[in-house]
Amino acid sequence: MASRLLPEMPTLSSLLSAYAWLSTSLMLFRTIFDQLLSVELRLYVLEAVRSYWSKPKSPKLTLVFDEIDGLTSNHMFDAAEAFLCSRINPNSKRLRITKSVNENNMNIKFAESEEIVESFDGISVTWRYFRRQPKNMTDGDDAGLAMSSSGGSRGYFELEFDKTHKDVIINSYLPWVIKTSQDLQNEKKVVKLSDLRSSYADGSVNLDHPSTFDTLAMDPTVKKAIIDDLDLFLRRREFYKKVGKAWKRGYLLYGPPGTGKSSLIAAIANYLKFDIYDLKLKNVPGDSELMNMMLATSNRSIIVIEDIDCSMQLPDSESSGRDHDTVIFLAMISFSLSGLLNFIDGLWSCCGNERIIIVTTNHKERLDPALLRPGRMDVHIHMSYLTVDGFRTLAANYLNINDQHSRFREIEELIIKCKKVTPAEVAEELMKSEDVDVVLEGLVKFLKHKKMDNDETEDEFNDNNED
Ligand SMILES: Nc1ncnc2c1ncn2[C@@H]1O[C@H](COP(=O)(O)OP(=O)(O)OP(=O)(O)O)[C@@H](O)[C@H]1O
Repeated sequence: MASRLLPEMPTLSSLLSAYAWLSTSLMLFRTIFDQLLSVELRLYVLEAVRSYWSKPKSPKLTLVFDEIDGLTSNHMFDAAEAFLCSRINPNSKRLRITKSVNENNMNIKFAESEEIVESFDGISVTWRYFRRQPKNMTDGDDAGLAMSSSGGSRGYFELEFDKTHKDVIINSYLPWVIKTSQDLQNEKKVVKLSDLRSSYADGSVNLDHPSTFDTLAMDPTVKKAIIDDLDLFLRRREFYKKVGKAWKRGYLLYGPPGTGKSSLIAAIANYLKFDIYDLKLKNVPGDSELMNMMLATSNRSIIVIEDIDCSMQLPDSESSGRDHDTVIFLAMISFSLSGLLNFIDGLWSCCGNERIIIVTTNHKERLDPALLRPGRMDVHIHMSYLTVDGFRTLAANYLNINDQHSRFREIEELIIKCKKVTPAEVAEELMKSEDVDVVLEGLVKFLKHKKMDNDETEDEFNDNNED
């Protein structure tokens, strides 16, 4: 029983016969090597074998990414940290957990004595994380300025790979690490809303507007065209450079109140993860102040001028007969249309990249054509009254009804007959109860009333015109 558990041992005779076979083979190889190869060739082979063994095997190169570079943080360290968060091995034994007050979620990070090995284009690279006391701390000196909160020690990453791949790692792998980290940070980014009312962005709050392209009730083809246009804009950094244009795009959103202009702005910001700067022209004392505000905004942002026709008295394109009050008002403000246009597409517009300017109005016809031309407002989007498709989107969002309901046909007919019912009005009705049948009953009543009101207004309008 015990002997069955022991591994089989080679016998003495089998060992002797293996030895005899090996020495015979070596002698045969030596004879062939000596007799068949010329002296030069033998020397060459011997030299090649010697240099192969004497050469150090694939020397390694280690790149170090310090958390702090001088007195500032090292962007490469941040990029590596964000990148490695996405590479954390499920078998890791130690992880760091961080969270700042403003963050909603915890960050799970790579900890000391952990190692991540990954392959890039067939090249194996190893990442390690360490911490060290800064020199001036160990010397008993004052800790200096840019110190991390963990008792003064600073982190750093090491990246190790075969030295022969140095160029690929520096020219391809590291740029890819930076790009991947930017994409990851972008996904987690919380969109901010700032009120631009002085030379500096005056504090900001998180934009918690839940509007997305999925929740927007609007014509699906228009929606798709907007998304495609935004995607194209983002992809075209090199194109804008090549044609010598500032990398920015202007959108004009026009339509009646309550058709979703503000919701569309929030949806665009949430889609692009761009911060929003709300520019209230009424609060801008003059052109130079406007330029200062512009300088305070960051790249990858949306500058919004809502209700531009109410914000400032733009010179009316058909205003030969401008009234006395308007003339006085125009004389009083130093802020001018040319200032605004310079801000949108003049030299000042180039002091930032990846900018979107969105202007909204309820009355497109009141705006000066100079403001509307391509290059200033590149895309004009009409936010229309509610359509049947739009109602389906609202019903799915508010009531969780994704297919047919017995009342839909009646409601859709009423929406078509009403002509002028806004998504905001219907959204309001859909929130009135948790009971779907009660809500739809109420909506039918509301639409019937609305239709009667609209018909009466139309009749009055026709009567007045006939008179
Ligand atoms: N197209 C839409 N899709 C989904 N919800 C909408 C839409 N339009 C309006 N709403 C709802 O109505 C509310 C008001 O709409 P919103 O402020 O976006 O309209 P607006 O066109 O900007 O109005 P205003 O011109 O008065 O500023 C939104 O919070 C949203 O709930």
